[in-house]
Amino acid sequence: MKQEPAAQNSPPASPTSSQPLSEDDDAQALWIFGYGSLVWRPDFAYSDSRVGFVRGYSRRFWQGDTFHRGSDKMPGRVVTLLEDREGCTWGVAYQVQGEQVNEALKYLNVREAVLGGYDTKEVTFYPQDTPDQPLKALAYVATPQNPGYLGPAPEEAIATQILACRGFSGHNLEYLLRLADFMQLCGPQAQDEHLAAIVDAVGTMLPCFCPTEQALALV
Ligand SMILES: N[C@@H](CCC(=O)N[C@@H](CS)C(=O)NCC(=O)O)C(=O)O
Repeated sequence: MKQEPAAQNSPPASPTSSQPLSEDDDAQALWIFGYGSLVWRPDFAYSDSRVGFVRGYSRRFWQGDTFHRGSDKMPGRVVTLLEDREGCTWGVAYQVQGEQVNEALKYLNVREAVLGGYDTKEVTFYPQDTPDQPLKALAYVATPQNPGYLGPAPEEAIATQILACRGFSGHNLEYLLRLADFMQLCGPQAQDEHLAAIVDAVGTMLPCFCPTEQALALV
């Protein structure tokens, strides 16, 4: 896998990273770990960000989504974290400080919890550049107890569902490909076999599913 220059590994520029912060902003500081749509569309103001990983979890397209990338009739599939002692999931941690903390939590509560069925969980995040200096971070995880949870399915079936679904945030295929693109930028040390198998299955099915120009119009 092509190693991108470090500069290209950085996630989207913070919309307000130059925002002056008061001296007590350190007192209120929080890291938020994103491993799905949050890696390319955080949509909240943050002060810093790091590419890195969490250990003990694997990412799985096992959460149904009837708002952002699907509908009630055709729920899409988005990712959650599965506890897995051998697992490692790459993503982006965003630091929010001062007023950013409440603003981010209020926004994510609606986007992730109310609309997405996710709960919050504390995880240990290892920055790619300083894995010996791990950070405590908040992650949004969809557990099997939430009503939208779909659970495991063959990667080919997940690919078929992703190809067929779209919601208010766009096509489910865009969600898959943007996440795959992020993982490509993380470099050869970042592997996600589940994600790669779904992307491969989509690539096999896409020509049969619709002609190229229609496929490009999906994303
Ligand atoms: N919690 C994960 C997954 C988040 C996620 O993908 N949530 C969906 C809610 S169902 C979302 O926000 N989708 C917005 C989009 O698809 O653009 C993360 O940290 O990235």
